[in-house]
Amino acid sequence: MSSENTHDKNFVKNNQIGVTGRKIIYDEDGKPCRSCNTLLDFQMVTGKISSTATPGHTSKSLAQSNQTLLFNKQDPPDVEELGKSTWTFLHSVAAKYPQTPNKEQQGDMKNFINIFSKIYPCTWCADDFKDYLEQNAPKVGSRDELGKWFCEAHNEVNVKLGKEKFDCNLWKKRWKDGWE
Ligand SMILES: Cc1cc2nc3c(=O)[nH]c(=O)nc-3n(C[C@H](O)[C@H](O)[C@H](O)COP(=O)(O)OP(=O)(O)OC[C@H]3O[C@@H](n4cnc5c(N)ncnc54)[C@H](O)[C@@H]3O)c2cc1C
Repeated sequence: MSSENTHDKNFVKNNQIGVTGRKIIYDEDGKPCRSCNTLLDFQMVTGKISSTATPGHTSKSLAQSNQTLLFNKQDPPDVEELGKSTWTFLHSVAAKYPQTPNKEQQGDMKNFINIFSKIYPCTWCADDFKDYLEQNAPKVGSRDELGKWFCEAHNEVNVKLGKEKFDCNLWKKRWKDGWE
């Protein structure tokens, strides 16, 4: 099977095209990449939906015109929308972090978390997160360590907001592998 290297970690195989018209991207382990493909394309390539089941609303031109309308009407994010999007990003970063990161990758991740704590747009959330960092240095020695560290940081906020704690043994199912 031929593969084309599009990025050091991601690949397309035989220029396979998904139902949305985009190329299917694979991880280095040969599995379809969840965070690189749309949900529809991911479902198609993992056999959850047929490759011929192209819903009308996924056609490129309609999607583009809907997007234009949405762009015009969307408001800036509030603390909740910003938070949800940011946690999605942070947990997804952990899901793609190397299983055995080298020193440079570990240093980059520590720097990223440190800078993130200074620029997070909800300033009072950022202040609390900085305090959390001082008491709980980021664990960057492996993907699982980092994933659990972000999970615990997220739980700290959940508790502060009176929400349930997430079981951090399940972080990889939620943010990388899925539940099946
Ligand atoms: C660094 C940071 C600090 C924040 N501080 C504050 C704050 O001080 N005050 C405030 O009001 N809001 C804060 N927020 C926002 C807040 O955490 C939520 O994102 C927001 O309230 C929306 O909550 P939600 O119920 O939609 O789900 P979220 O808490 O955003 O979670 C999204 C999804 O993540 C999963 N999840 C939940 N907990 C965990 C976990 N521990 N590990 C892995 N996955 C999990 C669940 O599937 C959940 O549906 C902060 C956000 C960030 C990123």
